[in-house]
Amino acid sequence: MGPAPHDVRGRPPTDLAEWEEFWGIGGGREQYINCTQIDAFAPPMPPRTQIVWYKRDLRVGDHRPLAEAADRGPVLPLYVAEPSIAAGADYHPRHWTLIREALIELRARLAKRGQPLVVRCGEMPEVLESLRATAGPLRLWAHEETGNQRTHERDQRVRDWARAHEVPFTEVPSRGVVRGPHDRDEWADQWEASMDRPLVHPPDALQPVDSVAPGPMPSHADLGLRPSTAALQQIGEAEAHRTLDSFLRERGRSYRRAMSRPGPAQTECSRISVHLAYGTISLRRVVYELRRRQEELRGANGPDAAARRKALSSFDSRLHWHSHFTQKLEDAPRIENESYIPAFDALRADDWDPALYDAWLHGRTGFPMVDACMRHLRATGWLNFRMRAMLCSFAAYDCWLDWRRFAPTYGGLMADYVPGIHYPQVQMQSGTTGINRVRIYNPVKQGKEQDPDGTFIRRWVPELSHLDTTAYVHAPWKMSPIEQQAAGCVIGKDYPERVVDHNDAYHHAQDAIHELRQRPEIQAQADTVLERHGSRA
Ligand SMILES: Cc1cc2nc3c(=O)[nH]c(=O)nc-3n(C[C@H](O)[C@H](O)[C@H](O)COP(=O)(O)OP(=O)(O)OC[C@H]3O[C@@H](n4cnc5c(N)ncnc54)[C@H](O)[C@@H]3O)c2cc1C
Repeated sequence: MGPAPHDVRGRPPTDLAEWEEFWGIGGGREQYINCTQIDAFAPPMPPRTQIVWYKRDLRVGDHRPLAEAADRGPVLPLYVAEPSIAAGADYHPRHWTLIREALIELRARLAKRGQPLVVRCGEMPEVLESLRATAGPLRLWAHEETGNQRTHERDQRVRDWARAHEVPFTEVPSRGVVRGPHDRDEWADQWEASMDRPLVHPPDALQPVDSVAPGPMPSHADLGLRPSTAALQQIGEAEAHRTLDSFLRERGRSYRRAMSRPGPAQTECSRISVHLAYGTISLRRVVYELRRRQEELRGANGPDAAARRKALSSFDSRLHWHSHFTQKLEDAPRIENESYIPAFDALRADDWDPALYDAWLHGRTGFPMVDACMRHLRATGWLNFRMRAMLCSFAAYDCWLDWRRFAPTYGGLMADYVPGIHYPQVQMQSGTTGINRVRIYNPVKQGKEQDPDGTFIRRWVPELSHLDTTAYVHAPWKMSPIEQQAAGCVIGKDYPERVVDHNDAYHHAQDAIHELRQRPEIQAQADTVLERHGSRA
């Protein structure tokens, strides 16, 4: 048992007021405090109901707020389905399908420990207000969330409510993201340190709060959403562990080769993103399991072990990227709505073409690889990295659409939507960061390289499934009228004409962005972006 905590008085706090002062309550966001120190002796304070506010952390394992709460008194684990958040342009019915599935499992896991998950549909401060009436004095715990503007503002409202009602509220850092002022040069070391800290065991038992009913699980309609029809990945804590384990031990040997190909990537990539997005597994747990596997493979000989070591090293980098990108939005929430370099907002501001947007969004551009990828994303909620980048490039460069207008809907299609990854990535693939190489994907070249025999395209663009000549699958407009008739695929009738000329669009985009980036004032701003957000690797 460690030494008892002492405040400036040189003795342990003795009453509620002194404890709250010791905890730093009332001064805005609290610092996380090591509870084993506090528990070194019994605090003489009335028991509070410990609310664990679940957001994107739908698990019991490696969940510090849950463990801290369980150490202190009766626990009320809470999820609030908020119509105001679900009304956002980036919130898709598929997100609620997944969250709901994860909540059902979480409720059962918590019930086994003595207190089921309490679920409410409503707005967070009002739900807290009604719980205060039934559950008595409260203490609130949550993980820090780097969300979109809506969740950011909601979090602020909850902090204000907690302060106004003297409800202690502790937000615990998560995903290796650092909140508040910090030195970018030290970020990577801080990330390693946070991943290295021991995992948190789930509490064996929870002291229940009998006065509060668990409540029904809200439906899509309760949130103002239509049901989702997408064929989504399964989600839940058990499934997260199964997915990770099968990637580390069975799948994933060809990860590096297959990750760019939309077909093979479906099984060769880890597919852990949806679990990280909703926190059915913690990033720390993924890193922990990865390191264990790397250790096992360290001494192993043979080509299989060598290939796996390489694959896991690439996976390792991507787990860093998860936090690296999220950190950008954490440090500059404005980049959800504004280009890193604001002057880039003017580039496409007046050029929104609704017909081009519609063609892109529904996979009817006349470019088979673009259409196949978009249709696949719409149907399943998942796409590999390169093809997400290509779709974004097509919208931003070929269709010259303003990323600020398509990014929310595009994010909504992704089952694993994480604002902290999504917005920085969209800006990177739209050429508005000022620091990254402008990469304009050629959709035909991508098709030939990443789907050489056209299997993926034929699967997702059935209009082209009867074409015997693979070259035509990638560029059906090359068929003569007679060949089109013979193949039952007349361009402009059975399959769309190309909505843009890629070469013209490429030169237009290159010139416009190059002209802007050459300006000295833009270069000075780019230096600032690099200093603030750039990787030090
Ligand atoms: C325009 C665009 C938008 C994107 N939006 C999202 C998003 O909303 N949510 C999301 O999780 N990923 C997003 N990505 C990144 C990437 O496409 C997905 O993380 C990946 O395809 C998920 O599949 P996986 O888990 O099998 O990936 P793996 O290749 O197995 O990677 C493992 C994990 O590493 C992280 N990761 C991988 N690539 C990246 C990357 N480039 N940047 C940051 N983290 C990465 C993810 O957490 C991923 O789950 C986006 C990429 C682009 C180009």
